[in-house]
Amino acid sequence: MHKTSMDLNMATLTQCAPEILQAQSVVEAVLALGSNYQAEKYLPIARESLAALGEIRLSTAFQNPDFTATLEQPKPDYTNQCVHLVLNTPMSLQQLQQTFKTLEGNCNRHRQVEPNQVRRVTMDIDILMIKLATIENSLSKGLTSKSISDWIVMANRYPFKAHEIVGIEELTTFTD
Ligand SMILES: Nc1ncnc2c1ncn2[C@@H]1O[C@H](COP(=O)(O)OP(=O)(O)OP(=O)(O)O)[C@@H](O)[C@H]1O
Ligand SMILES: Nc1nc2c(c(=O)[nH]1)N=C(CO)CN2
Repeated sequence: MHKTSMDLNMATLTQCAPEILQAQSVVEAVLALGSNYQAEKYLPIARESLAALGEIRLSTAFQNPDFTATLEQPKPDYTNQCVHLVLNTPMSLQQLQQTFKTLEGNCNRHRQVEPNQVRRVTMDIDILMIKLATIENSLSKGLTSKSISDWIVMANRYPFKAHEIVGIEELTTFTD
């Protein structure tokens, strides 16, 4: 059995606000998919669209209670799945966010809801962590082993939710 790792070292994780990363070139991302409406239909559509952008690896999809549900306001369960995406073509974080918004739209997601109405989320794609392209300069060219940029955690998604941690851990180490 061979163990491979996604190269995630919790000790070296850097947190960063997405606003200041908008123009940065992203090469890899860990995503959290969530659906509380017809997940069996929309998760495969989202996975297929993501696979067209690059190489993907998937965590197990789990059904979880909505973490915003209360006894007074019950809400439908979510099905969640994490995805490790290595992009075929690097793109800016801004482009990536726009791309995922379009994919959510392709999954028939509508954002307008009546007040107090429980949201039907056909597909939510959240970026949990990204890896940036390393810029080769005269200093890095001289290095024998090129340093690979570490994972950057989206500060607005941190701390991760329990279901996200399960997915990330599954993607971090896997056997083949
Ligand atoms: N880490 C991130 N992942 C995905 N989108 C992000 C992230 N950080 C900022 N954004 C921006 O936030 C917006 C997400 O809007 P969206 O309507 O999906 O929010 P929401 O679904 O209501 O929030 P949540 O996903 O927290 O429930 C997008 O415009 C996107 O550009
Ligand atoms: N279990 C779970 N609960 C949620 C989720 C989600 O993805 N999973 N997403 C929400 C809004 O985006 C609200 N609540």
